[in-house]
Formats: sequence, C-alpha cells, structure tokens
Amino acid sequence: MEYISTRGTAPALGFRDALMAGLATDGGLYVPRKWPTLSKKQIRGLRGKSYQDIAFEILSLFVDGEIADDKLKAMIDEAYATFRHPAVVPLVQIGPNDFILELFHGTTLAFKDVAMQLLARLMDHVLAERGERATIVGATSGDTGGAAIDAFAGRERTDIFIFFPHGKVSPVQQRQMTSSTASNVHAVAVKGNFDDCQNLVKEMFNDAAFREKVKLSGVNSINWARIMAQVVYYFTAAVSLGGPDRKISFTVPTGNFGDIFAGYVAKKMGLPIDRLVIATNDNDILARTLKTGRYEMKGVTATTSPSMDIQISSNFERLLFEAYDRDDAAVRRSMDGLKQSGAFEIKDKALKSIKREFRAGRATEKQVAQTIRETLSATGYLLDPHTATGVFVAKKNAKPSSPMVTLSTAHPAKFPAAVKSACGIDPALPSWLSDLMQREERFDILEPELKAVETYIGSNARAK
Ligand SMILES: Cc1ncc(COP(=O)(O)O)c(C=O)c1O
Ligand SMILES: N[C@@H](CCOP(=O)(O)O)C(=O)O
Repeated sequence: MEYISTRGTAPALGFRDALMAGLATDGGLYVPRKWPTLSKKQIRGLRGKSYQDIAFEILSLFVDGEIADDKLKAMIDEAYATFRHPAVVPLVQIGPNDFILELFHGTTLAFKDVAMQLLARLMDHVLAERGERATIVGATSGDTGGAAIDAFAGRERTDIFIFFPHGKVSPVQQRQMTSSTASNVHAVAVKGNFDDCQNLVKEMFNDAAFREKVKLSGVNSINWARIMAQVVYYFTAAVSLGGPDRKISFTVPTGNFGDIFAGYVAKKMGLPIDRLVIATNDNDILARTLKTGRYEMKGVTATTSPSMDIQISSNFERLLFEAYDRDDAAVRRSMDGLKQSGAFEIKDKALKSIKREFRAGRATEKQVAQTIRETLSATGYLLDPHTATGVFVAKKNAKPSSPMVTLSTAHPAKFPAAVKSACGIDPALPSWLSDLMQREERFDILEPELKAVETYIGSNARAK
C-alpha cells in the first residue's frame, strides 16, 4: 500500500513513513493510492467480533504488512484496554431508529482517544525499530491536545508540544492538557484561535530545515493514521445494526472534517452507508460550502461546542482530492486560493459529487441547548454540546427506512457549564478524573508567530 499526497509533488510513501511524516512535504495530506475494499461477505464476517478484532482486520489493510501482525495486534489490544467500556465504543438507542455511538470512554473523554492511543503506540514502535526520536506537534481546539498528551506522556522517544487557543478551551480541556507531570510534555497557549494554532503547525511542517532538525511529526488528523483508526467504528456500529445487509446513516459533529472523512473512507471500502451528514455549530463553513459551492472563511465565533470552532477544515482537502477525481493540480489551486484570499470555488462536477455523498446542517446555540434539554426529558440521555449539534442535525436528515447513528464525540462532563445552563444538570467527571480541577497547571503562553514557536520547540526538544 502506497500513500500519495493530495498536492501531488511529495514522494509516495509506505505506511510507516506516512505515519511518521504527518503532513506531506508539499503541504498536502497523505491518502492511500487505492482504497482497499471488503466484500459484503467479508463485512458480514465481522459480526459478533470484538472491537479489537475488527480493528485488526480493518487496520491491517492500511498497514499492509509494514508492522508484523502479532505486534499490530498487541498494540491494538493495549490501546483499547485503556477504554472504560468493554465494547470500547458502545451504541445506545435513544429512539426507534436513533442511536448514539459513544466514542468517549477513553482516558480523556473524547473520541480523539480512539485514534490517539493507537497512534502513540504505532509511532513508538516505528521509532524504536529505527533507533530514532521525534518531536511531535499538535494544534488543538481542546480535545486532540488532551488525548495526545495522555497517549504520549512519559514516552522516551518523543517530546510532545501541543498548541491550544488561549482562553478558548473549556476549563476541563485546559486542565487535561496543562496538568501532565511528564517531562516530555509541553502545553502551549497561543494568543489566537484554533486556526492560528493549526496554521503554525502546518508552517512548521513546511519549514524543511526545522522539520529535519527536530525530526518533526504530527498528531492532528492531517496524519493519515488518525483517520485510519477512526474508520473502524463505522464498521463496528454498522455491523451491529444489521450492516452490510441494511444501509445505516451517520451524522457527525464536524470541525476539521477528520471524523466524517473516516466515514467516507468506510463507504469507499464497501460499507453500505446511506446518509453521511455533516453537523456544524455556528461556525458553519462546511454547511455553507455544500450549499453554495464556495468555501469562504468568515471569522470564528465562540460557541458552547468550542472543539468545533474551526474555519480551516483540514481534511476537506482529502475530500476535494477525491471529488476532483484525484486531480492534484485542482487541489493545489483551491489551497492557494484559500491561502491568498480566504476562499475558493468548487467546480460544478466536483460539487455534485460531494453533494451525492454528503448532506450538511447547522445547529445554532439555541438549538444546541434545546436539544440537550429535550433529549434529556424525552429519553433521560445527557448529551454534550458537540453531540447535541449532531443530534439536532440528525433529526432533520433522518430517513424512516434506515437507522441514524449520531457520533457522540465527547462526554458531557468536559463541558459542564454549557450542559448546566441548557438543562440544569452539572455532569460529574468520572472517578479517575475527580481531582482534575485541583491538579497543578504547567503551560507557557506564546504569540502566534512561527519564529517564537520554533525557538520554543528548538530549546525544549531533545530530538536534535
Ligand atoms: C468533541 C468534538 N466533537 C467534534 C469534533 C470535530 O471532529 P473533526 O475535527 O474530526 O471533524 C471535535 C474536534 O475536532 C471534537 O473535539
Ligand atoms: N477539535 C479538534 C481540532 C483538531 O482536530 P484534529 O482531529 O485534526 O486533531 C481538537 O479538539 O483539538
């Protein structure tokens, strides 16, 4: 299996190199040269298997023998042993045809743990095999950072630097990032928003000398391995609801487009998915794009679902690549337009192909709060604001003939103020995090300037 860049001018890489590269050297994102597929019979064969076994069957198609099967199995088992639910990602029914896929039973209570626990182990394995060290960077609107810090803390071969927008993450998210005592962890508050943090990370990758000097690697969903790990739960959810002999729809609270792109990959691999619905909060650039064909940045609004307060939706580039029939020049033109003028137009044919695969909807702040309140009173189920965004949009896009699964991307206790103000309930953190808000914080504050950030990393990273 070879991985190619969406911008077409970086070298094609095997799995291990794509894993360690994060972003391609031409600024593009890696995707498999060809989507692996499973027949209906093979998908049926996943029924009744454990999450770990299904993960192995799906992931080994992408790893393609670059990591020995027994080692990959052991990493999968270890990664998902950190989850507090025996099903890893249980499905909960909240209506006759409405389901919630709970992705938040990992150590930091967000769906990011699913991929991050595995990613850290995969990277460690490759670094050990090569006798190397790496500097890991990540931008976060709140959840990726906590999950990455938890997964990489104390790992000998990596130093990890996480950049979060100063004052724009929830107090629980901030404390999860800033209370690590591990010496290889560096939490940095950037005076800006998530897009500034993400731009800094991408600029670091585009600085070839710096990239080489500190042996840079990334843990955002620009890294193909993040997406790959997230494909698995579309299969586990679908087969437990009768797939592939029945089509299942999914609604996904969306920001950086990684989670829903994983659903699109599952479909490409042969999983019969009916509707794939993008749910956005007031930062509705993706919903607007599908409606108008113009991807246009308009500034970020702070919402009660801060993890989705994003304008530059990185993985949309992977979708564009597919929609333009893998024409990397068309992707380069779009990305140049975005950089130069904050916008680009999608050509009719490509837009039509995107609209065939996706629907999109937005939930306003009022609708999010109302959905939390109404779902609680109708079903007794407590949603976090990101999941509530999904549930609201799912209702508008559900079809009576197919089950609708909304991905629950975070535990309500990560956003207690928003949940309390919506429905009066103050959700408690689970026991292993009950002292979180008393733990001491340790972080630095930086301007959103490449030089400042590179100097900071340069003086703290050990991979030189
Ligand atoms: C809780 C939560 N929900 C949804 C999202 C959106 O996921 P994605 O960026 O993969 O679209 C994020 C982060 O991005 C998140 O942290
Ligand atoms: N919502 C994310 C933003 C970064 O997304 P990623 O999936 O690309 O890492 C977060 O919580 O940090």
